[in-house]
Amino acid sequence: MKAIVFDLDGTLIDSAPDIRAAANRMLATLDLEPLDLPTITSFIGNGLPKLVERVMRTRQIDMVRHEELTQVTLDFYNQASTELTRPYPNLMTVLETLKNAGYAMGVCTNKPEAPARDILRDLDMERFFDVVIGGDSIGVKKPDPAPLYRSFEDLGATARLYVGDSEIDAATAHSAGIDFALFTEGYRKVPIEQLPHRAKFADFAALPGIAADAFRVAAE
Ligand SMILES: O=C(O)COP(=O)(O)O
Ligand SMILES: [Mg+2]
Repeated sequence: MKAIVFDLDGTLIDSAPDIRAAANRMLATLDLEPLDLPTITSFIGNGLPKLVERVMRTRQIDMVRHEELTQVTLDFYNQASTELTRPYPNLMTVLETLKNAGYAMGVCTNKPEAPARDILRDLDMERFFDVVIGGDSIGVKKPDPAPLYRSFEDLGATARLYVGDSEIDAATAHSAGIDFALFTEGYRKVPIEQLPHRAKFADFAALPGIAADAFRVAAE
């Protein structure tokens, strides 16, 4: 089975505005000033607990409150995770194309699994993905390769391609020894050249060609 696994935040969806709203609602409960979108976006990638820790540092909040404030932020996020969140251009038609081409597809994200599944359902993407592994699903997060291995294993993959937007995704794929396609329009913090990748694309319309090429080479 040829399988493609996707990262979620900054890859399938531009989710930073709703993550920002949840973090700012948490700050508002403490009468603290909100953070702007670029700042919040730069905090995305290592999962929600890490994002909340980074937010707390900007406002000198005592880390003894980390667990509590992570839960507060998650509660706000669960209430409104698709108000402002949108799929990237051309994604939906390309997912349809890939599904029809017979690829098995899954999601491997550091976002907690419950909101990840809510978002996929709300944006009518759930039907494309047979597997969803979140940051809290198996006890470890990317860049540990275990969630990625598990995603492909659960899909019954014999040939594998991972698609993501960040240095964390590139590092995960690299240490897992899995081909990586970099979506360049997400939340990456370092130049493209610094990230190991087999292919890169700025428009999802390019992905079916990249996948066909990656799996053809793998089969040779
Ligand atoms: O939740 C995060 O921090 C990042 O999520 P991602 O792995 O889907 O990019
Ligand atoms: Mg991402």
